[in-house]
Amino acid sequence: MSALPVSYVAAADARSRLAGLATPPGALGLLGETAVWLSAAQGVCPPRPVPNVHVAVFAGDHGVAAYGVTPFPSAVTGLMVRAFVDGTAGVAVLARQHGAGLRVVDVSVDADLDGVPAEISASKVMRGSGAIHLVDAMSHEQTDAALALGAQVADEAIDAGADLLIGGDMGIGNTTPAAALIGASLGVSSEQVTGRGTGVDDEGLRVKQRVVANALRRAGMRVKDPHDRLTALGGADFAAHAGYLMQAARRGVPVLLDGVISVACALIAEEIQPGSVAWFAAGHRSPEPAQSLALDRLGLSPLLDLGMRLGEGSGAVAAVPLVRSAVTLLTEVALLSDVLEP
Ligand SMILES: O=C(O)c1ccc[n+]([C@@H]2O[C@H](COP(=O)([O-])O)[C@@H](O)[C@H]2O)c1
Ligand SMILES: Cc1cc2nc[nH]c2cc1C
Repeated sequence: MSALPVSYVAAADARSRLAGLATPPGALGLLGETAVWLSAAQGVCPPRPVPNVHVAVFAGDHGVAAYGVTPFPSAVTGLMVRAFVDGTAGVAVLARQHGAGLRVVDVSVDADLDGVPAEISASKVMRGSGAIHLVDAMSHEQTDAALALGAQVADEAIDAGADLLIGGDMGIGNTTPAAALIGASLGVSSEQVTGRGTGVDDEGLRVKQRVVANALRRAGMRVKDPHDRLTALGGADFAAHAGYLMQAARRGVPVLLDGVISVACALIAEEIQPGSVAWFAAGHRSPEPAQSLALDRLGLSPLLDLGMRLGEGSGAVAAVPLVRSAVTLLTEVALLSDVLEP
């Protein structure tokens, strides 16, 4: 399967309309570029509004969390799943404000999620993924099952009418596999890709850098293949997230990327399925250094840079009003020719 091509005709129309607006050239900055991107994705200029935004949060635990890479215990992952369901987690609040649909998927949470609707865990791939500096995150079969689960989640959202998808993440410890995946994808060192995540102190950062370095060393040359990389260094939640992104690109639905986990998955998606990145825009910049490195590699500029490091898809949801402004601007701003010769 491959990514659908975006419409270069619609992109060219949008670029020419943007250049003809009653604004100085380039004055709309990234808002203008976002309108061109959406035109290319939708195959129409000006782009249609995006009323039906859908967020899927892929939740999973990571064995590495027990090795000093995060200040929080893995039990928080399952507790936060409840907060997504209750509508009180950060992304749930933002999604409600902006009229986005929200779904949480238990891909690989350690805990039994008593008291949450059974469908959230119905397709669970595994309990927590392996501690990546010691063992593979999962088996190839689990990677395949998770990729398929993510594709199914995208299909269900698209079949229900979603016109813009967002992938979110919840998983204590998951900034460690995200850093390892991006380090392996880009061939850069653990020092360059490792950040503080939820807020490790200096000693925690050193531990985390060592864990990422050991994971990269352990996986060795296998990381050259993106599927093997997910299996060795990622986790079932990452594979599901990557499968979701790839399916969006196959179905031709645009995606707003979030923080370091989402962008790590986007790198993998583009490698497994070249052309996917044309369907992606970057919602925000995370303070995690790996996210900026990965965005550079993908050629994406983030809409927001607020220092947000919540994950959950929250940075992307915060950028939804800007995507909507981009549509409205390219649709409603007058053409300079009409202003000069009324
Ligand atoms: O999105 C990001 O860039 C981001 C940066 C730092 C932390 N997070 C969130 O915090 C959790 C992982 O942080 P940590 O320190 O446990 O690896 C996970 O649930 C993420 O959603 C997310
Ligand atoms: C409370 C909490 C909420 C989160 N949301 C995403 N990652 C998180 C990590 C913690 C610790």
